[in-house]
This record gives sequence, structure tokens and C-alpha cells, in this order.
Amino acid sequence: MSNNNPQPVLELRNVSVGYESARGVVQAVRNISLTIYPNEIVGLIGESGSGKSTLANAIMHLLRNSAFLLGGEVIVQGQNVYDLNSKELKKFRWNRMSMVFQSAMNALNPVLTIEQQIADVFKAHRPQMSKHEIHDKAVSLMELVSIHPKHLRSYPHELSGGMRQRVVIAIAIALEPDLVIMDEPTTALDVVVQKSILDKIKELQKAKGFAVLFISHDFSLVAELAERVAIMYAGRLVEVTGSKELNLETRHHPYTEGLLRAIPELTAESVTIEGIPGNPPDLINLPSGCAYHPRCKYAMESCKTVPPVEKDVEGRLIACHLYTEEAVK
Ligand SMILES: Nc1ncnc2c1ncn2[C@@H]1O[C@H](COP(=O)(O)OP(=O)(O)OP(=O)(O)O)[C@@H](O)[C@H]1O
Ligand code: NI
Repeated sequence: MSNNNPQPVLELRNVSVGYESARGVVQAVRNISLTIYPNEIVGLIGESGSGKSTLANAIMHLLRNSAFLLGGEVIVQGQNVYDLNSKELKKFRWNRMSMVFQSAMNALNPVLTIEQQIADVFKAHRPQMSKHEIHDKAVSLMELVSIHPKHLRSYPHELSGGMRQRVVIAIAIALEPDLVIMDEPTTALDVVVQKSILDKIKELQKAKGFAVLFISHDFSLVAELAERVAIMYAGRLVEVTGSKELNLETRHHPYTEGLLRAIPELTAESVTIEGIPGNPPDLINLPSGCAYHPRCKYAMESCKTVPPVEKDVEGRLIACHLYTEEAVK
């Protein structure tokens, strides 16, 4: 890697997260390392339960209740997030990094107008701003996400799902953070609205220059939006690839390949969905070796015993014995 690479916006170094449970510690995130540079949109995908939201909460230092950081470092703009005290953390969040939570559009406060909810962000983080300045900011934020400013006086229930989601995105970028994590921001919306929100995210990202970690379980959506895609299985990253390479002509991790085969082929005359046989594993009792081996059609002896480490395969990072020298021998 060259020396003139800019400082990463986000650096995850061997991040692991656990949940205390009656059955023991559920290790939902295992040893994840990932770097995101300024202006990048990186997708994070994986089946339900693979640990995507847990990782997002860990980045925001918002692990709650039974969840805790088991190990590793989260570095945002050069700052280790876990070195901040709670006062510093409050400042850091929303100013430097923000998050659009899973089903956030239903989390807007039903008894406050949109303007009150936008204003709350500025009141909390920019106490020196006057009411007039805050109002002007609220108007320009609404314009930024293409909602008529008259809706500042509306209550959430008076807006469509797509508009509410735009409001939530406006709030997330209100303080111009460097990193915005979006956890399934379009899942509950119909395809047309989804598309318009994706276009809006791209447009805002270009205009404001923040980096995005975009979480989804929809491969085609992520491939369209992100330049790079990280694929998660049972708490681990199994592959990090350029989205242009997300096709079956390129060699991938078998899990990535399975996900790609599961996408309906829209260009073909008939729609075929292969799907991946088997179920996601029990995180307390993970299969030995590579956690994917019981579902993998290429599984070899070594896959049952030796956990694969990430290897550079033609510019992609893949953790699979198919690509390690040991297996090639
Ligand atoms: N409070 C909890 N206690 C114990 N285990 C939990 C708890 N919350 C989540 N988990 C475990 O952590 C794993 C990861 O959950 P997480 O919500 O991060 O997955 P996800 O990839 O975001 O899934 P989805 O696509 O459904 O949002 C789950 O498989 C679940 O078993
Ligand atoms: Ni989730």
C-alpha cells in the first residue's frame, strides 16, 4: 500500500463482540479487521444473525445490556473510540460518526414535529446556535434530502415511510460527520422508494464527502451503491471484494458464491434462485475449522479442523482454504 493513502476514516482491528446469555457467551462478532477511507461507501452484507448490527453498535460504542467488546480496537479518524470518556464520546458521536439505526424511520418521536426533532440535535451539540440559525439549518437539511420545508411542521405519521427515512438520514448527517453507518436503511420500503433513497445517499455522499458503512442483506442493493463490499458469515468477515467483481466469473469465497447464486437472474428469461442449503450455525457452538464448512460444497478435510485466515486473492481478501498454499499443495 502506498504512503500517500489518506488517514482512514474507520479502522477496525481484530474486533470481537460477545453477548452474555444463559447458555454462555454468544460471540456475535469475531476478529473483524476492516479499513474505510474518506469518501468511500463500503457495503456490509450477510444473512440475518451474522452480526452486522452488533458490529455497527460496537463501532458507535453503543453496546448495551448484555453486549460487550471482547477485544480489538475501533479507530475513527485516528481516535480509538474506546479511549474516550463518556463526555468525550457524546461529543464524538453524531459530530464525527453517526448511525441510521435498523428501522429508524419508526423510531422518530411521534409527538414531536420534524423541526423539533432536527432542532434537538443542534440544541444538544451546538448550544451556541440561535433559534433562527437552527431553523435555517433545518430548512436546508430538508432541501438537501428533497423534502419540502413545509413538512418541518409535520408530525412523523403525516409523512410517508420514504420521507421519514429521508428525515432520519438528514438527522444523521446534520452535524456533518466523517462516517455514517446505515443499518438496512431501506429495508421496509418498496423498490421505487428504495432506489430513490439510494440515489439520495450517493448524492449526499458526493456533496458532503463522508464515508458510509452500508449494512444490508440485499446483494444487488449493496453492489449498486458501494465500491467495496465486506461479506460476513457467523460473525467473521469471509471476504472483502470490489463490488465490480461481484459476479460468478470472478473467484470468490464459497459463501459469497452461494449468495451470488441466490440472486434471481433478472436478465435471464426464467428466474432461478439457487439459495444456500443448510442453516446459519449456532454461534455458541460454532462448527470447528471454517464455520461455513458444513454448508460448503467445496469443503475439504482441512476445512473441518483449521480456521482459514484471510489471503489476498487477486486484490480480494478471502478467508478460505481453497486459496491457501496449504490447500494448493
Ligand atoms: N441480546 C442478545 N443476547 C444474546 N445474543 C444476541 C443478542 N442480540 C443478538 N444476539 C446474537 O447475535 C447475533 C448477531 O445479531 P445481529 O443483530 O448483530 O445480526 P444481524 O446480522 O444484524 O442480523 P439482521 O440481518 O437480522 O439484522 C445473533 O445471531 C444473535 O444470536
Ligand atoms: Ni441487524
